[in-house]
Amino acid sequence: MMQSGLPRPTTRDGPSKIPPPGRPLQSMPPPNSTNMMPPPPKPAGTLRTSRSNTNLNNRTSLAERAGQSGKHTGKSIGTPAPMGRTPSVNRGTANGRPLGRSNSSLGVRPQMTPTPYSRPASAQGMQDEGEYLFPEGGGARDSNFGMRMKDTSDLHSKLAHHEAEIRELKSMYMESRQESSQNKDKEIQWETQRVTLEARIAQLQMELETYRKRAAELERALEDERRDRRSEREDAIRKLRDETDSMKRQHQQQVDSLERKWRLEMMDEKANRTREVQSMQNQLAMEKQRIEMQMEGTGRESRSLKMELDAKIAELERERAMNNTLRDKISETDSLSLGMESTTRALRARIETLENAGQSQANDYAALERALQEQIEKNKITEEKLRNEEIIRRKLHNQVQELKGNIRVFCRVRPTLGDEATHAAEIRFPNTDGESTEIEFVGAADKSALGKETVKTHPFQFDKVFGPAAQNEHVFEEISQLVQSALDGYNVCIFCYGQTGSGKTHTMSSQDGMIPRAVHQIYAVAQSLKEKGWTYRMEGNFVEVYNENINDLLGRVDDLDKKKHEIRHDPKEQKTTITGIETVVLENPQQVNNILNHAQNTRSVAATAANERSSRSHSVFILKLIGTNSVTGQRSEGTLNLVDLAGSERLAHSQATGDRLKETQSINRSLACLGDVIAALGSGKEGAHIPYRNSKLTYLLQYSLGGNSKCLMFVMVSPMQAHLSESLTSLKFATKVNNTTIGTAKKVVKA
Ligand SMILES: Nc1ncnc2c1ncn2[C@@H]1O[C@H](COP(=O)(O)OP(=O)(O)OP(=O)(O)O)[C@@H](O)[C@H]1O
Repeated sequence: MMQSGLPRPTTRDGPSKIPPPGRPLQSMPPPNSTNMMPPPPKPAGTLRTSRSNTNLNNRTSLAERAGQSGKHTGKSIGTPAPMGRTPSVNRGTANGRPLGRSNSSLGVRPQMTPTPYSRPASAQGMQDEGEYLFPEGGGARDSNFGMRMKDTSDLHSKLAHHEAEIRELKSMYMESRQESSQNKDKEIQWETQRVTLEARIAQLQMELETYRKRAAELERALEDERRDRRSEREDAIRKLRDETDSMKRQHQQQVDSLERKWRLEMMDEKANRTREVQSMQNQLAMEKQRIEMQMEGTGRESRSLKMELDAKIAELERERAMNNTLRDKISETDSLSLGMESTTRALRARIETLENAGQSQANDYAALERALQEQIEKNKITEEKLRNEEIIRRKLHNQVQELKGNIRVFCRVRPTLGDEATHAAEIRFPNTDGESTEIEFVGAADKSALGKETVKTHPFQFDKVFGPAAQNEHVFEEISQLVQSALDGYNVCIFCYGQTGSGKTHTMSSQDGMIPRAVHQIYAVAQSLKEKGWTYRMEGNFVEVYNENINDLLGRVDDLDKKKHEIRHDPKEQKTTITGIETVVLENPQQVNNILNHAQNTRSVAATAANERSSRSHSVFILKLIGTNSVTGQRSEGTLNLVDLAGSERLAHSQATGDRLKETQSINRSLACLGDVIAALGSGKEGAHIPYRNSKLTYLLQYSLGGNSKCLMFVMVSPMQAHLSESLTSLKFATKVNNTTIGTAKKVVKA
């Protein structure tokens, strides 16, 4: 049978005070006043058995252990002694069955092995921190803190011991239950003990709970305290750091000031040393100078003595040389005087010769001067002759022009362009061997009633006929005589007449047309006439006549068809002016290209898609040539008019309507007026009315058409079969003009 014992309350004055004999006591925390429990009521008759005594002894031993351990409070914390004997639930059975109920049925924790209790790490840490922050201890706060620490550790040790006691009681209880099963009689007693024990356990658990709460409170307080300590410590560290920094700064300042001071001292020292060295150098230099001067004085003395000696020697030498020279000179002078006498004689002879030559040269000069005067006289006569010849040339030139007719007509057939060749009309040039003056258009074949086929030809004759191969260069050769007439002071008019596309603009104002070529020739001739005393001023105008209005092609584009220009005639001076137009003084022949480009640009801006402006208006390039002769005082004013007429399509053929019809009517009217004027001029009647006023064009050209002018008309012909009808009309008109003889032209020359 196993020993078992009943637990007893751990009161000081209870039976638990009696220690069991021969049983070692283990450390137990002493019960304090709070966990004092009244002794449980003693169950009657149950404690008399030896086993009961043993149990009682065991209990006493437990109480004593608790009392002993109380003496070691705070020293055995964390190492609670193991229980003296671990009660086993399997130790004994009354009737082969396990004794008592299971632990769980009693509400006791099933863990039977006591767990060693350790003080919380936080409590240990606080102690360490306290030692670190307050190594010397002391102060009311520190003592409070220590007390609290002590209380905490006491509580923890008490808790540990209570837990151990509870575990032991539970174990004893279990043993008791086992034993009670063996003894039914003891059951009541055991039951009573059990109740008592359970009450005790409950009480102890309550105490335990109270301790736990207290321990938690204390831990919280400790945690607060630790936080406060930490912040104090951080403050202290910060303060220490600030102090250290400030000390460092002070130290640095001291170091800096010491360094500055040391540097200044060093600099002073260095300056003193430099001064000393300088003064020593000066002394040295002075000493050196003094020694050098002494040496120099000595050297100078010896040098002057040597120089004196040398001078004496040189003087001696010189005197010796002089004696020799004098001796030589005396002999030389003797021979020279002999030579001079002979030279004087020769010179006298030469002077006589030169005097004779000068006389003959003077005679020559006089003869030359006479010859020069004779030559100048001859030159004057020659120049006079030249001028007279120039006058004669002009007269002859004019007579030639008059003989040729003051109005001449040239015909020009343009070449076929691109694929036009296949649709060309048949044109013949019968007399190409000599002067080409004839042209023949072959018409369509006609069948007579008898079936005979006849081909009608249309022959024409003009002053000159240019075939398709003729270039502008060849054409200009023929008209350059008229340009010369303009320079000689005549009014000249060159027209280009023909249907649209027949080559009028190509002939007149293309890059190598009549206008640029005429200007170049005028410049060249004016240049050559300079030696005959003539200087020329050239003024250019470029206008168009469109719908019987005058437009300035050298003016602003915006003014076209808006600005009104009037034609003014001065009958006395036989001069024509147009109001409000630009006049360009041509300084060089290149300027003419600018004029042509400007006019071309103005006309293309004014053109519309349906209306090619250049075809629908007459353009007139007017070049005034004012010449003065500085020798003879003569003055001449000629005007060269280069006129590109509008297309001469017949109204019916053009099928024009609206504005185009108006344009065409206007063009035809003005061309008809031109024909009328030429016809009237050709009638030869003195004082006959010439209808210049009937159109703007004829009115503008009044002084260039008529007795005082020379006129050339180009009739331009298209080579196309389709244009045959128009071509014939143009050629017929030109023939009429060609048959007209205008009276003798008079040049405008004023004395
Ligand atoms: N002799 C020629 N050699 C080569 N091409 C020519 C010749 N004559 C005229 N042409 C060409 O024929 C075309 C028509 O000529 P141009 O414009 O001079 O005719 P136009 O009679 O002035 O016409 P418009 O009345 O419309 O102004 C142009 O392309 C031009 O270069």
